[in-house]
Amino acid sequence: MGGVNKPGKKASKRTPTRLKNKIQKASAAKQRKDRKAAKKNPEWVSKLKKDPGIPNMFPYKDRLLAQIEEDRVRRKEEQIQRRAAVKATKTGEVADAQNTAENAMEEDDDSELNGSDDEDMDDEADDGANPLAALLASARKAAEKYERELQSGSDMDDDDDDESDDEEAPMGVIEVPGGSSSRKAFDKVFKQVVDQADVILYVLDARDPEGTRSRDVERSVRRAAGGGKRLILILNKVDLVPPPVLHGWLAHLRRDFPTLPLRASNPAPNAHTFNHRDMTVQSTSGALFRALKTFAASRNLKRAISVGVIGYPNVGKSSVINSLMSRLGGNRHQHAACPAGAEAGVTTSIRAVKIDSKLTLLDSPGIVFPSTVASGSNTPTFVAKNATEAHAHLILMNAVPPKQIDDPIPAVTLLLKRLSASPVLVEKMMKVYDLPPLLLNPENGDATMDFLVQVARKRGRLGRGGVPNINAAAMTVITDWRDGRIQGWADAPEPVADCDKAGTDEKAITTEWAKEFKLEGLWGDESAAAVDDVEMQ
Ligand SMILES: Nc1nc2c(ncn2[C@@H]2O[C@H](COP(=O)(O)OP(=O)(O)OP(=O)(O)O)[C@@H](O)[C@H]2O)c(=O)[nH]1
Repeated sequence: MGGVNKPGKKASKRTPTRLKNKIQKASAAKQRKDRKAAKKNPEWVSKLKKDPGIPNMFPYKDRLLAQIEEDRVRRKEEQIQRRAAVKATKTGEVADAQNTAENAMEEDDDSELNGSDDEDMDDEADDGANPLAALLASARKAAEKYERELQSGSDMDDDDDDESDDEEAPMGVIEVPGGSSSRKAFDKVFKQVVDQADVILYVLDARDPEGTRSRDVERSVRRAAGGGKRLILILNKVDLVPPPVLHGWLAHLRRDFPTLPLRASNPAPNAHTFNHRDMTVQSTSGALFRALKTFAASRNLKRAISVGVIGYPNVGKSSVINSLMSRLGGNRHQHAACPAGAEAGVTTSIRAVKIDSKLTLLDSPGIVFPSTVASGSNTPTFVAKNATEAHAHLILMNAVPPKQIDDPIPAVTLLLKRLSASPVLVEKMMKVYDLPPLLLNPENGDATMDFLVQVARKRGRLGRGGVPNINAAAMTVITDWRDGRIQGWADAPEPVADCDKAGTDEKAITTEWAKEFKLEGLWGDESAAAVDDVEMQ
């Protein structure tokens, strides 16, 4: 190459040794580099099972997995039937369709065992060689057991000795985030709070009071201790709903139980709040505190009255306790207040705090878990169509800690679906992200991806090369929903329509109990009538 040929002599076609060595060296270096990259590259992991996104804390994860698996098998069978039908139509051998389907199924099984099907990793191989088959079998068993328990309604009450006591088993339909052990722990705290308390504050989220309420819980409290316990509904986070909505709910709930509006804590930064005249954290918690003191004084017992707080995850139970404790003045700092947090599942154990000789506060709230299961005795406001929607519902109820949300997208779909019932709320949500109007399809929520791509761009949730990170955008939306930056609420049922539904029992309860707490004249009616509908932010 670089040599100088003698005049008249042809240049050699032989590759010079120097170039040969250079090529060999480059090739070896490339191979080394590829080997190194292959070691680092986790592509081989992608053959592993994709987690369907159900948190370990979720109750009956097994049951959901079994449902998912059933869906998968059904879908696969349908696909095979379809393929067979197409094949049969093409060849005109309709009679052979069945055989073709069977063959296709066998082929499919083979390909899965060979690892050629990424999506469906586990197959219910009869040979037992596949460990996932055993897992599925156990999931099915667990699901069947759950169904049986559901029928008998005995699963929440069985942590102690009274399994046979049907009266005391109202919680059979309540689903609890957490495996069976954590569920038992939560149930135990809940039961302790109800057992020990004379007065139970049942905290509801003002944005969706019926959605965060369980009639079974109310019945069980009313029945407990021969009807000697008192239950007050606390309508918390009133700052997140407009005054007319609050007014409607107060009127509605008071048909069943005495109800007090509350702002237990200040809103999260940038939350959209409404100005309810005189309803500050200080004043509302002061009213509640005075009501409890009045009740304690009226009972004139030798012992102190115990006050317990119960409610769904994230409705503000710990904040209610903290707001009451903050009234202890000097004593407050002697007690580490209840941990409160935007994430669900912050509270786990029980503690009693003496406020004075007449009043004790149980500072560990009892968590009531939302149900997505339709049942005779408990009528949830939302019945999920499938496991994905059930999980999405729990996410929107803030019952799933963010770290355990594997797939936030269905929750955004559900949120858009719900908000789409009110064009005003959709418009407000679009303003939060400064997005142009979005065409929502209330039927299938197929605007989700469009919406999330836009949110990702606006909020800088972008991956490599500026690709919108849809999951991160969805988590942003869920957090904004939880913290009240996205507005949304349920309206109270029309007063005229079910005005007479409250039985005489309920009316008597509300009147009598309200007297004991001297609730007449406290907020609600007058202030709600006089509130100015001014949005603060
Ligand atoms: N805007 C507003 N936010 C509130 C109010 N009360 C509580 N919050 C917020 O709601 C979130 C949940 O409050 P917590 O008191 O931890 O709720 P919890 O029911 O004890 O939650 P768990 O322990 O998960 O069951 C927190 O971010 C609070 O700041 C309120 O009156 N208004």
